[in-house]
Amino acid sequence: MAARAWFKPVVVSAPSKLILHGEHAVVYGRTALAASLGMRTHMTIEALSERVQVDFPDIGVRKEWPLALIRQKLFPRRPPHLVPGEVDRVFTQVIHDFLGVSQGDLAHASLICFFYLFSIICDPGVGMAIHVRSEIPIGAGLGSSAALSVCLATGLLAIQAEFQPKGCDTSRAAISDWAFLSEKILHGTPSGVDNAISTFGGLIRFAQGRIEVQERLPCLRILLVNTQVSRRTKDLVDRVRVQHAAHPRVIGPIFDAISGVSESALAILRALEQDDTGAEEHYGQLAQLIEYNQQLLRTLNVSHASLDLICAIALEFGLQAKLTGAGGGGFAFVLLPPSINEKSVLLIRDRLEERGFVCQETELGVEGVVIQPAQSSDSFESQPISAS
Ligand SMILES: Nc1ncnc2c1ncn2[C@@H]1O[C@H](COP(=O)(O)OP(=O)(O)OP(=O)(O)O)[C@@H](O)[C@H]1O
Ligand SMILES: C[C@@](O)(CCO)CC(=O)[O-]
Ligand SMILES: [Mg+2]
Repeated sequence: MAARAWFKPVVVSAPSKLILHGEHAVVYGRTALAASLGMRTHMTIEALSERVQVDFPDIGVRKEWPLALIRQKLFPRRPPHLVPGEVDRVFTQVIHDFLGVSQGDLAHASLICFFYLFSIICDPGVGMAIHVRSEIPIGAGLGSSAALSVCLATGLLAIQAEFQPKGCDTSRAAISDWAFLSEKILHGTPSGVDNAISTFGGLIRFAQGRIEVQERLPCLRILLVNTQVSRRTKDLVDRVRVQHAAHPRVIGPIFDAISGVSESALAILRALEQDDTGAEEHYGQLAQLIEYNQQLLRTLNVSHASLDLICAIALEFGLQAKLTGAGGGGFAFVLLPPSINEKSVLLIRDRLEERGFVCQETELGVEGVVIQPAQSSDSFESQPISAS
């Protein structure tokens, strides 16, 4: 079948995420509570005659291939199933060979995700120039890989839907499933919480692949603290897996306790949202849960000296902090109760920044993935994405 030629430019953005509670335990089916964050990844895809050009400046990748070569080398080897499922490792090896890179090459992991999704979703292939730029720190626990995966899935599905309006599911549920496939290529065994929150936005309760979007989110104020220590999510997930395999009867109950923290925190957030008369007491309970969870994560050996120091500095101000995401460095967050005065916030920020950490406040519970009107095309209209 001949390759397709032209489509309207697609502009997509997807948010970062903050795991309030449940990281690691969620990989083993326990409950996580996650909110979307104000920093976003932006992607544009434009039609390009007979070529595929990929520009990922954040990781220093800019390359171009003839579409005919991709169709000849990759398309005959792609997995038969046209719905997202398990990663076909034979096909990822085919893509590695095509790109001439080794399996562990991190800079190329994003390219593998792109070609995997492109080969399956864009049938029978279309020339395109894809450009991705992110406000999200990469490899720091705020879901940069999920935002990339969600943008790729959304953009490629939107293009395919132009050619094949019936039979191409562009709902949020489908986007999250395709992005989950991409996350599996990057991580091995992700839980799916990161792609779910980046797709749906807001606040979600997530367990065993089930996404419960919470209709209302109380206005939580948190201080994000970047340790500036880089780490790879996959390595930390592997570290926990080794411990779980060695001591399932010890590590399993830690996962249960973390799950209990997520459920209790959600109950408190719901109570806060409905009635803020008992706000002080509720914030006290939320702070206690953050402390418990940080201790549990420390027991799982995913904290780091920098994260422990942030928690200690927060405690000097009577505040609680915990790591967020995979840990091992990356980000922590400090809960700022409504009773705190601005002078104390400035003081804690100064103390943290003196030690080399970078602090910021950003919005929580922002909109999930959006397809925006393309600036370069007058004819492109904003497209709503349905929930399921
Ligand atoms: N803007 C981007 N451009 C290209 N690739 C990206 C971009 N953002 C993320 N990636 C890919 O995601 C990888 C980082 O994923 P990783 O899961 O380790 O960190 P994270 O998603 O930032 O943190 P976490 O999963 O703990 O929330 C990078 O090595 C790169 O392959
Ligand atoms: C560490 C982890 O629980 C969260 C990473 O953001 C991994 C996952 O859920 O896939
Ligand atoms: Mg990630």
